[in-house]
Amino acid sequence: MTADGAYDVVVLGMGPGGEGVAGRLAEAGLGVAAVEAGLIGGECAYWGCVPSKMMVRAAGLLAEARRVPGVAGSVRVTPAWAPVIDRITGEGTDDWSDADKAEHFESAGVEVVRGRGRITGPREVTVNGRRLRARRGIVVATGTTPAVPPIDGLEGTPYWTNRDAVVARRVPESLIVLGGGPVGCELAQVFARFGARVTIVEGAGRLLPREEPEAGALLARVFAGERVETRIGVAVERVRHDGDGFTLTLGDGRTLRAEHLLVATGRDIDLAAIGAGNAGLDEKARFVEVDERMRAADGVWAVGDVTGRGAYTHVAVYQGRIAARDILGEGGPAADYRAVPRVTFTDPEVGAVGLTEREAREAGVEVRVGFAALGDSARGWIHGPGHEGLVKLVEDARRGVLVGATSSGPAGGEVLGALVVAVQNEIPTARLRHMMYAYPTFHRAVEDALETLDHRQADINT
Ligand SMILES: Cc1cc2nc3c(=O)[nH]c(=O)nc-3n(C[C@H](O)[C@H](O)[C@H](O)COP(=O)(O)OP(=O)(O)OC[C@H]3O[C@@H](n4cnc5c(N)ncnc54)[C@H](O)[C@@H]3O)c2cc1C
Ligand SMILES: NC(=O)c1ccc[n+]([C@@H]2O[C@H](COP(=O)([O-])OP(=O)(O)OC[C@H]3O[C@@H](n4cnc5c(N)ncnc54)[C@H](O)[C@@H]3O)[C@@H](O)[C@H]2O)c1
Repeated sequence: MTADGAYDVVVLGMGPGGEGVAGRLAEAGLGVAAVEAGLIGGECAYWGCVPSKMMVRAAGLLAEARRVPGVAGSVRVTPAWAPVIDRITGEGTDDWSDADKAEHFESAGVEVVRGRGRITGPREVTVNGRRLRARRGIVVATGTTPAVPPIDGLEGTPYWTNRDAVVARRVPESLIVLGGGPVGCELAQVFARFGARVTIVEGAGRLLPREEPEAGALLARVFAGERVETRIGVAVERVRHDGDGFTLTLGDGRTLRAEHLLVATGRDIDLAAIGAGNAGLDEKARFVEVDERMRAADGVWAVGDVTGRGAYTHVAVYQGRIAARDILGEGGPAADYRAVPRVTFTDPEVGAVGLTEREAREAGVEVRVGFAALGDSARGWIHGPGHEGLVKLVEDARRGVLVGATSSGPAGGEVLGALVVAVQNEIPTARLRHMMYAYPTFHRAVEDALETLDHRQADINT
């Protein structure tokens, strides 16, 4: 706190976005109050990335063990859920305690204020009746909450969101997953690999509808092989819960029944609840609109999911660094979203960067696509079971640079790294062609896909 009883900056919300800003500003000597209603670390650390990826890792080990027959002998696989939850509870989340993080921030000079904050005026946040004034301004980093669709009968039933799924003490016998986005796909595969009978119901025309159609089709194929049922392009009209389980009535008149229902249909942001209007922001907007320095209004910056520029931890952290630099008057590069990477941690992983083919066409780009199936590559063939995957490249043919790419496979997220560098730095595809790709890696499929750039015209309606 400064001498006049005010802070320099009040950070509202301490997920990955808020944490980064608060830490950097305190390190630079500013007086920072960090307001957190839940746990420092936010959704990612306690109910999102970290626990879900621990589940994914465990499920992946089971899947690999099941691939041993025919390749390396035999193993007996007996899944057990207890070690997964024990690891999440202990190593993963410290039993959902952020005491260490709070201590870390306090010792770095940040004042941690517990409670739900509300913006009550320009440069003012009120928490439990206490008014915190911010001389330079407020950083809004309040993230999202699970979106629950208004389906007849759903409200009031004991459905799960991601928050319940990552604390489940046992694997249900059967599970319906509503929503085939990243949360739905990752968790559906996890629970199926641990023995649940899983059905995904996705309203749009394919799984992962924001990604390339080939990626969604690939996942649907792999899921079918793992006995994960997918109902695509179908609406849910009614939900009933009778004590033993859920019954869903679908738009086509069929019914589905399962012990549990996981709602994974996206995320909500409630700007009115944080008093955004009192800082000059539009409370009815879907997101907080920010410029390339994360400025939202006079004395207001926003970072992370709340800005709607990609609900990923790395986006929140990236924006947090830019906001901190701006507040400190340090300048530096502005935000650039041409190469936002995203990875869905299914098996195969689905990594993607930049524009999809359809997005590029809609943006008026003269598109050429390149494509390679991982199974056809030397490494895919050597790898054997579990080699499903693909590389798809989207080239701006006029400029001869990639504007988007998808890499799916056992290491799809890792292979993506090279493609992110290419898209971000507009490396000419001619140069990408004239370089070496180690044999026999999965990333050699990028070279194969580059070779098809001239020849293949994908059907954008696939
Ligand atoms: C199941 C799941 C898996 C995910 N996996 C990945 C992944 O693998 N990789 C990836 O990059 N992203 C992943 N994400 C997305 C990632 O979790 C988010 O993008 C990230 O947490 C956003 O950070 P944030 O700081 O914007 O918000 P959050 O993490 O949501 O943090 C916001 C914080 O603000 C606090 N808050 C809200 N309102 C107030 C208030 N009024 N007063 C005080 N505090 C308040 C909240 O309590 C919370 O702690 C996943 C998400 C989910 C749900
Ligand atoms: N690996 C990762 O980086 C990772 C993992 C999980 C989540 N996330 C982030 O978290 C955010 C939330 O993930 P998500 O999967 O919940 O949201 P999402 O918006 O990406 O996907 C939700 C899905 O639910 C479908 N849907 C919506 N309403 C429906 C309904 N009534 N019936 C059937 N289907 C319906 C949508 O068509 C969509 O496919 C995402 O934006 C993602 O960026 C990232």
